[in-house]
Amino acid sequence: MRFKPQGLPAATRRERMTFVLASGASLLAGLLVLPQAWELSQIISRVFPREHGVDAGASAMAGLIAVVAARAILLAAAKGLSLRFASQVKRRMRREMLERMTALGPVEVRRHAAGTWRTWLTDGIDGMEAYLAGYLPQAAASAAVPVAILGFAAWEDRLTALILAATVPFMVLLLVLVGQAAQRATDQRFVALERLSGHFLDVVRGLWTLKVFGRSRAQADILERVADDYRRTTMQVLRLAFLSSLVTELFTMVSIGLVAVSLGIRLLSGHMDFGTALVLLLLAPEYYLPIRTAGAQYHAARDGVAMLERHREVLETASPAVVPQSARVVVPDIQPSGAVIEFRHVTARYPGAEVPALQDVSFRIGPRELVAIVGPSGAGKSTILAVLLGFLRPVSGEVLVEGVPLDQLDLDAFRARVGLVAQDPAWFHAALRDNLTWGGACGEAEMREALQLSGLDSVVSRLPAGVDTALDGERVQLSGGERQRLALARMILRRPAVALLDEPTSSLDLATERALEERIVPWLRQRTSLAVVHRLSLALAADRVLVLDGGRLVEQGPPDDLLQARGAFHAMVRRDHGEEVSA
Ligand SMILES: Nc1ncnc2c1ncn2[C@@H]1O[C@H](COP(=O)(O)OP(=O)(O)OP(=O)(O)O)[C@@H](O)[C@H]1O
Repeated sequence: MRFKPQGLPAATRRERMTFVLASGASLLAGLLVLPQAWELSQIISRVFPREHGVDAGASAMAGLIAVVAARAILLAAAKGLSLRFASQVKRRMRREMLERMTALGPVEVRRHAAGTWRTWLTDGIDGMEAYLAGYLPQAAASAAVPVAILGFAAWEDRLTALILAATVPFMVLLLVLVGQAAQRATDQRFVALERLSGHFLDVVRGLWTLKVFGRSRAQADILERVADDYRRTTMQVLRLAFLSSLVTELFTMVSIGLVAVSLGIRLLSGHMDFGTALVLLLLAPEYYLPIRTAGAQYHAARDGVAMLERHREVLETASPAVVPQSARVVVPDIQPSGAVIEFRHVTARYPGAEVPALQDVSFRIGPRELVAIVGPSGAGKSTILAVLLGFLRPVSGEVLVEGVPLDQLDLDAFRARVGLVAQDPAWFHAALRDNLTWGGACGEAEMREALQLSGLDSVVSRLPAGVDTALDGERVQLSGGERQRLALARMILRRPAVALLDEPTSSLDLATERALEERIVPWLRQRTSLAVVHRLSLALAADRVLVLDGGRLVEQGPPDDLLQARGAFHAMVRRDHGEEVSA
């Protein structure tokens, strides 16, 4: 069997303590089966031969009641403690996985489907209950009780001990064979569950695209196939579970039958007394019980082991994000007017990617400076933001904020001074106000200014309860452009020293975009602002432009200088304006 207490996922002292108590209670309850069988056999052997009379069994009866009561208490305690142990471990595992997810950052987390994370953090960890509360705390009892019974049998009657000892290896062998097949099947089932959850969430999210591209039927077919995989593997696991139950039940019956026949023959021939025969017969089923229980729990417990492996893998995944190099990190002294940010020969590669997304990129931005990053799709523009936020660690070169390398910087303190408008801004099923302030306090004048600057005011005026309208996804849904304005307003309310924008106006019509830029550019110029843009009007209004191509910085300078130089930027502007004219 694979599950041994050394695979114990207990990490804290409290968990170990609960586990030891649970195992101890279940071991004691298991061992008490010996006195229980003894007292019972005493009662029966004294009461039935009439010559002893009923009274002769009274003390044995009191003993039996005491033992049964003690066993019941111990079993209840073992159950309670085991459940407590399971909930302690599950709670810690969930916390560790969530903390690790945060430490790994968005670059690594996106390598798995969102649904897969959901499965791990909910059903996966919950599914460990059978392993943590059922399997592990009973492991000690499962090993010790048969040994104790075997020892007792050897003391009382060698032949019974021999039968008991000889049958177990066959039973264990059969269980191991079935168990190995079950291990494969349960692992496949766990992978099928991960795929099913991942796919399902992807389909829900991508329903629009799938419908328009006529792929919804095809995706439904894929989902059906994945669901069918899950059903098939589950049935396989269940078949194996039934098979192993059948094997153990049959084997137990035959073995107990053997013991009974050998005892009966000797009892009849007068070679054994009734009491000894009875106690051995009572103990025989208890001898096989832990092995049968272990076999029955194996399949449920295997899911727990699969989850334990995922948990370990996640905790051991090397983070692509910046990891602080020493315990003492520097809290940056960032003024409201911005920070000096410097990229020195930065080369960065995504995990698993062969080509670097950024190659030897160097630039410097200061306070009260608006810098635009332009370049073709896939040039590495968003990667600059990911590197600056510490989500992707450069393979060479360094990034400095106020002269401090990122890996020596208190990243949380730095990020607290950063405002971000992401490509696909996040929003939550909550009131618009909470989506803007994250539940924090905010004055009405401040709110009005942010709404006006971002252009969200025209949206808010149409909402039934204004800024207090709930974005519930049913009655009120924001369009892509409205979500971008929400993200802008959220950033403005944060009053960041460093503003990072990733295509902040890509979903807006040209007139709204121009009007917004006129309002927002002066605000951006009051701090350090770095804006990734596709449409070039914001780049033309910026102090400087960085032109990226294929991960390399091919040009940088004030837009007018770049236009005069007639290089890559000039070509882009010409193309852009041509498109506008023809549009
Ligand atoms: N998480 C990721 N894992 C692996 N490769 C990635 C990841 N994100 C981006 N890339 C790759 O890195 C390169 C640069 O991507 P990036 O998102 O920085 O481009 P971009 O210039 O912002 O593009 P766009 O204008 O289309 O948003 C691309 O080749 C892209 O395929």
